Amino acid sequence: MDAILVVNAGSSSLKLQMFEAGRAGTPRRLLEGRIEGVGTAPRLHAVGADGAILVDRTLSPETVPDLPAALHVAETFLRGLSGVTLAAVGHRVVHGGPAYDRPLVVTPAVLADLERLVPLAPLHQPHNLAPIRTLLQRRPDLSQVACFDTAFHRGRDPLADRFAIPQTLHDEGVRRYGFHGLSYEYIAGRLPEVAPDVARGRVIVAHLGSGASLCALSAGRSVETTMGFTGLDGLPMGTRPGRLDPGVLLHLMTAKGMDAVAIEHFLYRECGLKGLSGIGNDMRDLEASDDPRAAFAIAFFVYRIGLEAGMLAAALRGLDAVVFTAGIGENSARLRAAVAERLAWLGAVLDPVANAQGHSRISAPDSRVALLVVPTNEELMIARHTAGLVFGSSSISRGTA
Ligand SMILES: Nc1ncnc2c1ncn2[C@@H]1O[C@H](COP(=O)(O)OP(=O)(O)O)[C@@H](O)[C@H]1O
Ligand SMILES: CC(=O)OP(=O)(O)O
Ligand SMILES: [Mg+2]
Repeated sequence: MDAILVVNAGSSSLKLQMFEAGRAGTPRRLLEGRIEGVGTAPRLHAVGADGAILVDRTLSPETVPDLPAALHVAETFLRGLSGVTLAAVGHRVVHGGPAYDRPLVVTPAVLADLERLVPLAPLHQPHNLAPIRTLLQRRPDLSQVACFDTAFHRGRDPLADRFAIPQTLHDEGVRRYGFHGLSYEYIAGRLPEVAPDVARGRVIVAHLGSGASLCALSAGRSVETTMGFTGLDGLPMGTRPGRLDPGVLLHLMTAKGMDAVAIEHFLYRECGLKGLSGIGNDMRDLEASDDPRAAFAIAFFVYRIGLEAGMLAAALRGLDAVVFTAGIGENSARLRAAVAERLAWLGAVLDPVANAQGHSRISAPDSRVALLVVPTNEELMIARHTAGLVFGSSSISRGTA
C-alpha cells in the first residue's frame, strides 16, 4: 500500500503519522506513533488504523538522550513495518526564514538553504533536516515536502513583523517570524467545525507544549504571536526562558564571560520551567511535585500566559475565545483553570466540571469569552499539504482522520 509518512520533531518529542496515499477511496490514517519525554522519561508508543497498540515501550534516558537517538528508534520501528511503500514524506521544518512562505518539495538546493537557518532554531531545525538529508541520499526518487512553522504567520500587518531596529537588518531577515504555525493552521481549520460561533471572531490559541506560544487569530488568520525571530521569545517553555531583557545577554557576556555557544546552550536548554524549578522541564513532573520551586515555576508560567494573552487581546482589540492545545493545554485541567482565572478580567468564566472532564467547551454558559480545548494535529496538516503538492489535490480528508 502506498503511504505518506509525516515526521514532526519537537523539542521533547518525535511524532509520526502515516496515511494511505490513495487517489481514490476514503483516505485513512494507517499509523500514529510518538516518542515522548526525550531525554527525561522516553516512551515509544504507536497505534494502528484500528486503534490497536502496535508498540508501547518505556525506553531508558541513556538510550534516548536526544532527538537524533529518537530518530534512530523511529527509523528502526518504521523498517519493521511490512506491506507499506512510501509514496511521499512530509516534514515539519520549524524555520522557513524570509524565503519560504509555503510548503514545497525539497531539492538539494532547498535543503542547503534551510541548513543556513539551523542557528535560528538549534533545538529543532537540525532534527527536522536530518531525515530529509538521509532520504535525499538514499531515495532521491521520493518526494519530500517541507512544511514550515513560520509560514502561517506570513502576510501579517508589517507592524507585527518588525523589531525596532534599522531597516537593513529587517531586510536581511531579522524579523518576527512566529512559530507553531502548522498547529495554528490546523486549529483555525477546526474552529468552524467545533465552535462556529467564534470561528470568524477574535481568538487566542494557546499552544502549550514543551515549546509554547500564543497566536491571535482574527477570522482564522494570524495577526500576532508571541514568538519572534527564533523560538526563544514570548512564553517561558520547558527549557527556554521566553521574553528576556536583551540586557541579560550583555550581562552574561561581559560579567560572566559567556560566548555565543555557551549562551545558546543556556537559552535553549537550561532556562524555562527547568531553570525556574531546578527540577525538570516536564509539566507532569512539576505538577506531581510538592517542592515549592515546582509550584513557583507553574505559577510563573501561568502569570506569563496571562500577561502575553493581554497583549494579544490588545492586538485583536477584544476577545471572543481562547483555545487550549498541545501537550499541556490538552491534558492539564489544573493549568487551564489557573489560566482561565487570570483571564477573568477579559470576561472568561470557567465551567470547572467541563474542564475536569476534558470537554471541548470548558467555559460556563454565561462566559463572555468562550474557552475551548481543541487537540492539535500538526501531522495531519503536514499530510494535507504533502498530498496537495505531490498528488495534485488533498487526498487526505479534512476531518480529524
Ligand atoms: N497529562 C498531562 N498533564 C500535564 N502536562 C502534560 C500531560 N501530558 C503531557 N504534558 C506535557 O506536555 C509537554 C509536551 O507537549 P508537546 O506538545 O508534546 O511538546 P513538543 O511537541 O514541544 O515536544 C510536556 O511538558 C509534558 O509534560
Ligand atoms: C517551535 C517549537 O518550540 O516547537 P515545539 O513546541 O514542538 O518544541
Ligand atoms: Mg510540538
